[in-house]
Amino acid sequence: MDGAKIPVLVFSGEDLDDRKRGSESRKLLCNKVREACETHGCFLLTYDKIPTSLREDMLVAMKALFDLPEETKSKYQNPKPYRSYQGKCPVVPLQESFGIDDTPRLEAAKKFTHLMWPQGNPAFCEILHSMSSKMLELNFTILEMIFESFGMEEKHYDALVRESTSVFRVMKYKSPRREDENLGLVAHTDKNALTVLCQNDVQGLEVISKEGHWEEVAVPKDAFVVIVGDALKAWSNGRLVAVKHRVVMKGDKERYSFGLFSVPKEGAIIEVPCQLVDNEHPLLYRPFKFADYFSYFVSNISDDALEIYAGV
Ligand SMILES: O=C(O)CCC(=O)C(=O)O
Ligand SMILES: [Fe+2]
Repeated sequence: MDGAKIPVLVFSGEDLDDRKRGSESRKLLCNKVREACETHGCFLLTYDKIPTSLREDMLVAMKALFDLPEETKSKYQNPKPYRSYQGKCPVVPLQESFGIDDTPRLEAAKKFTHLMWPQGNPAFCEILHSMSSKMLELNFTILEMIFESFGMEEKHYDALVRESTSVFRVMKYKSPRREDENLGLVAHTDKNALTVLCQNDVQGLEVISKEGHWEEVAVPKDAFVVIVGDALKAWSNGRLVAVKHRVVMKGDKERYSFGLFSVPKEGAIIEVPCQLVDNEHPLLYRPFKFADYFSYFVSNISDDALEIYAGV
């Protein structure tokens, strides 16, 4: 199997300075982001505003979370899909995960921490809150760069940025006992707008190429992986690719990853801006409520859910 040629972009604090909006270097960077999302549906990113020490703290904190007794972890139940604690799921037996809503809001981070550590664990709460806040900010920054590159005015930011909330997912993958049981996470596209992921030094992420081959993504140490989801693909009239990805485990080390998913809020409508429709790009998706699409997906899990639900 070949490694994927996923672009590696570098954001320095300076490029992101608001005063740089409209500058040539900022335009170039926004175009690189858009091109990566058009060609690959994902990119790798080094970003100096999230300290390496915080990433390391997060990985240590997650290990402590997954080391809690099964009965404590199972207390985290959330009626929304893909949130509750999942372990020993027959479809993904190597994976354990939590999906926590709105952790950049301190109260939400506190509530989750209290459920897991009723005696208190302020250090965990602080790391969870701080990391997810920084990753949400990065997520929105990337979305804004994409809009800027398409020449969109700010009003188009509504459904994907202003009316957006977030889910922070933390994941642990066991090493496989047998080579034919090495699937860590089944192939899928993310349904939300944009995902920013981070992992320990155990590789395993794979993306599908345009030709339909699975390719390993070699994530450099300290890099983030940015993935386009269905909501952003639909908004862009199909110009950005919601890349299919999966996790395949090898070797004898455990893999830990965490991701910040920006999710359009209940009621937010995804609508293709008229600037993205022309003769070469006929309208592909009708306006739809993101929450309705998500419910549709959950009850009719299919690779073509977006096309079936919102395709014109
Ligand atoms: O663990 C990873 O690197 C990928 C996780 C993922 O794709 C997801 O949670 O949607
Ligand atoms: Fe994913």
